[in-house]
Amino acid sequence: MGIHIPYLTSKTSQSNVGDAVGNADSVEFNSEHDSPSKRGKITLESHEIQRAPASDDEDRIQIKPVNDEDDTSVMITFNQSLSPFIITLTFVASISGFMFGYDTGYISSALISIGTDLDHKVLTYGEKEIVTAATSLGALITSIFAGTAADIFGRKRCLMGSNLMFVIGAILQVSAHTFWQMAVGRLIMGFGVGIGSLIAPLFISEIAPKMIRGRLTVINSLWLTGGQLVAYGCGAGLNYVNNGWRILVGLSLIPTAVQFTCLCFLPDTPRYYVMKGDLARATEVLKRSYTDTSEEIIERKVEELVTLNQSIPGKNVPEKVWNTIKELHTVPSNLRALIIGCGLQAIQQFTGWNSLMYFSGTIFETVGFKNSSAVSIIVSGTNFIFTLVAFFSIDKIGRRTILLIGLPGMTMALVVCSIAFHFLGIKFDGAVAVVVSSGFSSWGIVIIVFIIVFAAFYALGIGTVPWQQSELFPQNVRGIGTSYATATNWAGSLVIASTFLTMLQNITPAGTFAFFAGLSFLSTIFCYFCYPELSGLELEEVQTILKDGFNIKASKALAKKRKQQVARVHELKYEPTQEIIEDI
Ligand SMILES: O[C@H]1[C@H](O)[C@@H](O)[C@H](O)[C@@H](O)[C@H]1O
Repeated sequence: MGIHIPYLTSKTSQSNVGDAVGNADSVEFNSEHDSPSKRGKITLESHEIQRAPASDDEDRIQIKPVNDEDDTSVMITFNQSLSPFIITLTFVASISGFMFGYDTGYISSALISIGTDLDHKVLTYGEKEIVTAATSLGALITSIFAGTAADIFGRKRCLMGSNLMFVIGAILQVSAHTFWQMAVGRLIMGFGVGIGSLIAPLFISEIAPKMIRGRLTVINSLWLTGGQLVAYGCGAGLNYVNNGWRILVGLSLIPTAVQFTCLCFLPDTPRYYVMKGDLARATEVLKRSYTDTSEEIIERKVEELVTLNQSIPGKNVPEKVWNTIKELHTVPSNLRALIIGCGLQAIQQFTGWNSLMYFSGTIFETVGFKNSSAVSIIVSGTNFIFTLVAFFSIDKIGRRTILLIGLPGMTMALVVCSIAFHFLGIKFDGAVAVVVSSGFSSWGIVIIVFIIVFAAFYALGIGTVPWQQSELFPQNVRGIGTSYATATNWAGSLVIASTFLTMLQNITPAGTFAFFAGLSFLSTIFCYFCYPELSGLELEEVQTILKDGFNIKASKALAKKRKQQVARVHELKYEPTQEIIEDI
């Protein structure tokens, strides 16, 4: 008896997502190797398992996919358990998240303890702004090119390149005695941050099993917010140590070195190897990732990736890059992916989180907390804890749902803060905020509580979900698409950081918070109409959803069915691959 590779046959049309989803109602398992009791049909719609005798020509395992391209992915999914190899790859890649958080986080403490260590004088306000913004600027510059670089050189090599920039940047800063050396060090470190912020989530989403892809990508965000928390913690501890800021910067070399060393022994993603035509390595990585899956299924998965890897035409790299950009803008599903990816990153920055973190120090001082580092720890601690909540809910509850819980929550918290600011009364003396009413203020407490509430809703939704951006784009435009989205994030961060104080001065804190509340409200509407539910979908299925609209309803139905399929199979303890192996 020959080996039969289970695969999916479908006549489902890709052109109509509604139909496609409708056709996915029925999931059939038929196999000549099955025992009669196992032959049958699972009807998901009725939530009942129906066992019908198989006819002679129903001689193979079939699972109807949602689109023609998706030949093997459903079957692969059923065998996708989390192997130690995938966990290792995820943790090593997400060290980039830690460095993103640590390097953007330590600067506020460093600027306090730097004193007169640079040029023998206290840094002016403008110089402090330049040192802070240099990292965002550096990140913005490299994020524009990192996606293309990831396709040309590989995800892994790009991460290793970012390690080198972290090292050069950190050494320049640690040894800095002039303002300009410090600023250049921060800029080069920013180059590394930009690359890491794009590549790490891309890497993770390409190696993750789809049912937990969201969760694994959130690990990067957890490391990021954890990195910010550690930076504030170390900053508070080193505040009064002589040259403490140099130690603070020097500490960033440890995670960089760990990541670089680990990457020397780890491979790139199977999708990258397929892009390069190295199918042997792609197969090898998939085998190590899915240890309980048969070789035949792995081979079909590689075939599937090859089919989906329609390479972009072009004689040389610039021509290919140009054609990729064209493809990104002219293919409707890509354009929608771009609108969602860039839209979510812009929302993340323009709803004011980062500036709020900065300003919270002043607010807390008004109610008696004198240590602004401690304040930052409380706020960034909330950010970290609720990223953890997102970790547990992103695949179960779904990305769309947590966004639609988070954004209205943020709107409400910002409205309350705006009202409280109005009654607290803050005036400006130059660039320094002065609270009119001194001493213990109940409005001050309201502001503190609602800043924490804001942080919680932010971290749960918009702080985390935009970094799932890689799943929006098909393989051939994924690098460049995620570049656009990441660059939007850094551009937003730069704009907000450099206009926040001016806003506070010109439209008052109450006005500024009301402005952010208005943007959060508009963002809720954007997400309601434009952000489909993508949890549990294959990376390639996302394009089917975005083909002829944002297809919110169809996406929700498909995500639900994917969950039911997996739940059914788990319930049945039906392991198609295992059976094939037993039958051989
Ligand atoms: O997702 C992260 C996270 O929310 C950080 O706390 C924030 O500082 C970054 O700007 C953002 O990209």
